[in-house]
Amino acid sequence: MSSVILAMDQGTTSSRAILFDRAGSILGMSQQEFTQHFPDTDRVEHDAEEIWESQIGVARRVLADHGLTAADVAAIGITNQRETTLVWDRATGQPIAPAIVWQDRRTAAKCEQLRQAGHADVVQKKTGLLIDSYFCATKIDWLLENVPGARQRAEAGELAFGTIDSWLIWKLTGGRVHVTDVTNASRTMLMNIHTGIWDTELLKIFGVPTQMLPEIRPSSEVYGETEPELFGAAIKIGGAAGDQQSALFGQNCTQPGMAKNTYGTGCFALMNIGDQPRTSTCKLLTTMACQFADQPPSYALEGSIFIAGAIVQWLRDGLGIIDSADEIEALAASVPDNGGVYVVPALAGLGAPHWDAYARGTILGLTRGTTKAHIARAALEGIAFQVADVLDAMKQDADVPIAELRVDGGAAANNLLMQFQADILRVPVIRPKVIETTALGAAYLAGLSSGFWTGCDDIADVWQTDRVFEPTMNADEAARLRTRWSEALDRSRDWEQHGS
Ligand SMILES: Nc1ncnc2c1ncn2[C@@H]1O[C@H](COP(=O)(O)OP(=O)(O)O)[C@@H](O)[C@H]1O
Ligand SMILES: O=P(O)(O)OC[C@H](O)CO
Repeated sequence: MSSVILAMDQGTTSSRAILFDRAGSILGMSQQEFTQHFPDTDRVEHDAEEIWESQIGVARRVLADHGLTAADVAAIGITNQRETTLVWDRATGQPIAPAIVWQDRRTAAKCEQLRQAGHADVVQKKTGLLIDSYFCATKIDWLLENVPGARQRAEAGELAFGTIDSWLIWKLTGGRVHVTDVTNASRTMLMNIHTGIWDTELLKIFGVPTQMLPEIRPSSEVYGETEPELFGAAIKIGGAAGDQQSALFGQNCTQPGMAKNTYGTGCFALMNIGDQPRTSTCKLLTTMACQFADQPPSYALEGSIFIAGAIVQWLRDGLGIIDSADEIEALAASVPDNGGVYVVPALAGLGAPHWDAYARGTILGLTRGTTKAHIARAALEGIAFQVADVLDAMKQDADVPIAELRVDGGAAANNLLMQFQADILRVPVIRPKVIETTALGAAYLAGLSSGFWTGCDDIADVWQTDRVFEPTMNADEAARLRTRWSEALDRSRDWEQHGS
């Protein structure tokens, strides 16, 4: 009998393969970083073949390391960096160009034109998204415009578009299956989130031929089987979801009002809002949550923050005041408070809910008494303040209180950051035992469709608390700090000269 689920977690900087047993515990993990290409200041690209090689490599390695074969794997679940856009030739399987990564801003001017042409409202109503180069639509258009002959070939049905889930499923099935799951489709800016299908009006606005699109499927469903030679025998592919929606599910946030925040390079806060999409009035995104076959869709509000753990990397690599990310906690804890210092981590502008591409990183309140410890502490606080701003917007949009925040991601290991987050949010912050919730979500999706787990009750038992951070700071002090943060944020805004 199969004993494990194999989760493939294809992230922005690395590919990981994680084995989960029936108790939802991690049996083993293999990880490989891959190359980031920055061909220009506003461009970020990945080599799709390198993504594939690294992903299949870690999957094979983790099985071999544990003496397991294909017969031991009940199903594969896929979770992926979202929005990263790839177009390949259906006949040869060759990408026509490098994948354009979600962080790539080459289509910013095109997005500005589309907003000026008055498309913002219809796009937000249909997709829940704000027109931005973050999403796939303008990236596909860019490829069709800039790769010679691509538009004609796409119109002739010779080319396929996919996000990374589609690409991996295509490769795993030897080019037999061209699908995407609904959570990934909801990040393309081409799917109508009310109907769950590609939208003709949007395809026209963005100039994307329907012939190149994958079929949209639920997140938990058997899409097909792997080519036998990849693992020695075929394995079912039992589900896929974008990494943030996968983490929402992995955190068991299955009821409206339940929210999670992932503290990685950036932060992605998502809140389940149930079966009705809501258009945000606070500049949040409305997105699809994981969907099961034969069940109605459910939705989430999302706030994407571009720089979070990355500010810690900058303190390490840019300023050299720490040698490794985990050193920041002890340094920050060596002072009792921020000493009046505020760090606004707007190194790449501000994402939700402020959306200011021209904001820049700012350090305020320096005195002769300021030390690197104050800056370290203020940097961690800057992460938490941004998350609090997003959660305030969520409460307002969804009109429900947030009872607790579930957390994951690399920087969630930082106890000082988690305590400060609870203090300023005024709600408990809960860190689960399995911090790899993104992969766990994908494992759940595949485990449920393949019968490895029988129902959501099984998986509710799997989720367990590691630590709860209760708010302990006095409420007046928390309010005072947030007011000062807002003032610091105002000073960071609109700094970069427009057009530069
Ligand atoms: N103890 C820590 N305190 C604060 N930040 C940390 C800590 N450990 C890791 N980080 C930050 O977390 C990020 C890595 O988290 P991870 O979830 O692996 O990110 P991603 O999936 O975006 O690559 C890095 O930006 C790193 O600086
Ligand atoms: O790969 P990550 O963890 O940085 O996540 C990237 C997000 O999916 C982008 O929307």
